Parts: sequence; structure tokens; C-alpha cells
Amino acid sequence: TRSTRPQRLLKAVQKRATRGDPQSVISAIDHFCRHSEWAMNVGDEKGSILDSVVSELNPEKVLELGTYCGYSTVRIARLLPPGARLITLEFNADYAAIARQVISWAGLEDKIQLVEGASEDWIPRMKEHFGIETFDFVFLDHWKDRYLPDTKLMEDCGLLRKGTVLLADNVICPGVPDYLEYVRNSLSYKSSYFKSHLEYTKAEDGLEKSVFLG
Ligand SMILES: O=C(NC/C=C/[C@H]1O[C@@H](n2cnc3c(NCCO)ncnc32)[C@H](O)[C@@H]1O)c1cc(-c2ccc(F)cc2)cc(O)c1O
Ligand SMILES: [Mg+2]
Repeated sequence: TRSTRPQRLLKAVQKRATRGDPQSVISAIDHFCRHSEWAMNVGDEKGSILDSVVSELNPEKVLELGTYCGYSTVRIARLLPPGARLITLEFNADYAAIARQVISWAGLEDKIQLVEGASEDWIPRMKEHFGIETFDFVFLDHWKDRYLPDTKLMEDCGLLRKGTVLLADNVICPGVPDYLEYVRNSLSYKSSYFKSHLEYTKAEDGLEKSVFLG
């Protein structure tokens, strides 16, 4: 049967990228998505904004909601200091299998824990199962109607502390209106918008950075 797009994306990584070189993995995926097939990775333009937020924060404990093929997982993990840990949640087994191989090709397995399952099932188990007290940085890039419920769930589970940064992809396209309204009006967040473009296109999109105030 015909291969899937994530399988073709992985092949492009294995063909073009150098094992153990995260930047070459990122470039290979961007090249594939620009010149062969569009895919819903955060991409290079929004990815540079993601890089600057992560580099400025230097987080020890990172959570990513929605791994897909692992593009943003590799982008974030390559910038983490030694000893820092990224937990990424992905409930589609086929995508998780591709992402594991992308992460391995980048040589970043030691910093990343890919957990196969739904965010709403795993967020409540972060403390007892992973020994996580609170997260320093959370990247939201899963189903858009799940950003708000999962953010409230992280609050309720005590996983956010004063200064935790949430960075949300796609706040314009496809859009996350309920989440935006919440973080921009809640007294518990200081929120700011980073205008950019939908990955590999000229359409507007952006990232919303929201600092939890406790
Ligand atoms: O839809 C988009 N992203 C969704 C990502 C889903 C990934 O995350 C996984 N996932 C979803 N919910 C959960 C969950 N928990 C929640 C459910 O239980 N727990 C764990 N994993 C979860 C999926 O299995 C996928 O791997 C998108 C679209 C466009 C787009 C823009 C313009 C267009 F024209 C077309 C498309 C651009 C983007 O950058 C986008 O991110
Ligand atoms: Mg996205």
C-alpha cells in the first residue's frame, strides 16, 4: 500500500540529514515540506521564534503536547542544557513511531521522553509517574480545541509555577479562539503575540507566549 506522508518525511530525513546532527534533521524536514509535501510542522519561520523563547528561558523541564513527526521536539531539545528533560505526548501510534526515528536520527534520545497516549490521560500522572513537580516550558501544538482544556488541567494538577511559559502554535491559523481569549483576559497570565506565517506559506499565523503568574 502507498506510504504515508510521515513515512516519506522520515525517508527524506534519512536520505538528507546527518545522524547525530539535529540542525541537518531540521533542515531536511523543512526542505521536504517546502519542495515536496507540506506538513504541519511548526516550520523554520515560527521555529526561529520558538528557538529564541527556549534559548532565553533555558528550561530544565519541558512538556510538548502533540509530537507529530518530532520536528519541534528536535528543535526544542537541541537547545536544552545538559540534564534538562523534554516530555512529548503523542496519541497516534503511527506518528509516534515516525517521531521516535526522527528523534533518534538527531541523536537526542537522551533528552527526550516520547510518551504514547492522550494529554488528558497523562497530564494528571506527570507527578507520580515522571516525578515532575512543575514544568518550566510547555509547547502546545496538538488538536486546537484541546489547548484550553489541557491548560486548565495543567493548572488544576499544579504543573504550572510562577514564571512557567506556555507557547502555543497556530493561534491564527487554524486558530484557537477560546484559548486566546482565556490567556489574554485571565489575571493569571501575561500574554504576548508573535506574528509570523503559517509554516511554509505566506498566510498569517503566529505564536502566543503566556507566562503563568501563579
Ligand atoms: O491541526 C493541526 N495540528 C494538530 C496536531 C496534532 C498532532 O498531535 C496529536 N494529538 C492531538 N491531540 C492529542 C492529544 N490530546 C487531545 C486529544 O485527546 N494527546 C496527544 N497527542 C495528540 C495528533 O496525533 C497529531 O500528531 C495543525 C494544522 C495546521 C493547518 C493549517 C492550515 C491548513 F490549511 C491546514 C492545517 C497547521 C498546524 O501547525 C497545526 O499544528
Ligand atoms: Mg502547529
